[in-house]
Amino acid sequence: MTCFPLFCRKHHSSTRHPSEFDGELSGVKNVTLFSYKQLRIATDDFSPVNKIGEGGFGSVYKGRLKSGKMAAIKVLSSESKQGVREFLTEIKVISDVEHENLVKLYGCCIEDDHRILVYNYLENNSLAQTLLGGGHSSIQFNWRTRTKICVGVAKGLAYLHEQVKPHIIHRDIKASNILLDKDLTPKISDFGLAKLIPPNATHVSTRVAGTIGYLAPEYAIRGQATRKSDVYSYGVLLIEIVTGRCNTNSRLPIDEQYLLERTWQLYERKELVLLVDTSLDGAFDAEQACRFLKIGLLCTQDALKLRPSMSTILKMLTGEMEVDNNKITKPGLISDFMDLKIKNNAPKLHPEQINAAYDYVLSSDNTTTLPSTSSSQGNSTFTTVAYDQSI
Ligand SMILES: Nc1ncnc2c1ncn2[C@@H]1O[C@H](COP(=O)(O)OP(=O)(O)OP(=O)(O)O)[C@@H](O)[C@H]1O
Repeated sequence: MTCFPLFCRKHHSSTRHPSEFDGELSGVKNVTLFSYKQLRIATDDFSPVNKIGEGGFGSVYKGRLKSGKMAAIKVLSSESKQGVREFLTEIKVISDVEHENLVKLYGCCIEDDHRILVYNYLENNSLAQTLLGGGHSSIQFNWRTRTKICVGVAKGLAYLHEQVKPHIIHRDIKASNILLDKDLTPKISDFGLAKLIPPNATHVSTRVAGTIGYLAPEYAIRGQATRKSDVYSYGVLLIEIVTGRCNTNSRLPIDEQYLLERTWQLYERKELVLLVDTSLDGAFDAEQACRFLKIGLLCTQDALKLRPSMSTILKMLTGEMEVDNNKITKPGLISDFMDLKIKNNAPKLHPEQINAAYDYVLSSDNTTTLPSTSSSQGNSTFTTVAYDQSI
C-alpha cells in the first residue's frame, strides 16, 4: 500500500491516465492511492464470494489489504455517470473529516477506467439489513444498543453540521447508510451526495437526490438542502430505530402504513409507548423511548425553523435538555403536498405510487393521471430518486 497525497505526480504509476479528475481533486490531500492490482489481490480478483453489497453506485467487496486490515472495497460501475461525480464528492468530503461515528475512507483507486473507494470494513452491516431487515439478522438490538445507535448517529451528524468548516450536509441519511462495527457503534456512510455549505449560505440549491421516505418536503419539492433537511431524515431514522419499523410498510392496515403519520396519531392520543418495538418484550425505558419518538416528531416538522439543530437533539437524547411538548407540531409529509396538488382527491398512495407522484408533481403537465391504487404492494421505500431542480 502506497500512502501519498493524490496527484502528487512523481508517484503516478505508468498505468494511470491523467484525466478530468486531476482538476476536480486537486485540493485533496492525504488520501492513499491503491493500485488496481493491490485491490484485485485483496478481493481475490473481485470474487463473487467476497461481494458484500450492491448500491446505486456499484458493487461492494470485502477484502484484506496488504497491511492485514480488512476493507470494504466499493467499485464504481463503469456506466454510472452520476456515480463518477459522487465518487469525487465522496473523496473530497471524507478525506478531511474524522469522527468515531463516520465511516473511515482508507483511500481510492483511479486507474484506467477503474474508480474504487476503500473503507474500513464494518463487521455488522447496515441498520437496513439488520434492525429493519425483517428478522434476517441474529443481532439483538436491545434498548441500550438502540440508544447508543441513536446518540452515535446524532454525534456524527452534529460533527458534520456544526464542527466541520465549511459545514457538511449529508443529504442521504437513512438506515442503509448507517453501518455498524463489531461493537455495534454506528458509522454514517455514503457521503456521495454530501454538499459543503459555503459560509453565510442559508441553503444549497441542488439537484434533489436522496431517498423517498426520508426526504424533507422542502428539499424534495424545491431542492433546498439545508442542515435541517438532514435533521428531518434523522428524525425519520430515529423513529425507525425505536419502533423497529421501516418508514413505510404497505403490508400494514392503511392508517398504519406511514410511520410518521402513525407516530403523530399516537402522539395526539398520548399513546406513543404503543409504537415501541414489541420485539423488546417491554424491556425498555418507556420515558426515554417516548422522548426519542417526540424528538423524531420535532425533527420532522414542516417548518425548518421549528426543527432543532443536531447539537440540541443530542442534548435532548441524553436528557441534558427537556423536550417541550408545546413545540411539537404535525410532521411535514410530502404526501400532504401532493394531496394538495393532485386533482380529483387523490387517494392515499402506496410507496411505488409515491415515486410516480413525485414525477407528476414535478412535471409541468399536472393533468397527468396517477396510476391506479390497486397496484401490487412492496415493503420497501429505499428507492433513490434524482432529478433536476429545473424540471
Ligand atoms: N464499510 C463497509 N463495511 C461493510 N459493509 C459495507 C461497507 N460499505 C458498504 N457496505 C455494504 O455494501 C452495501 C452497499 O453499500 P452502498 O453504500 O454502495 O449502497 P447503499 O447505501 O446500500 O445504497 P445506495 O447506494 O442506493 O444509497 C451496504 O448496504 C453494506 O451492506
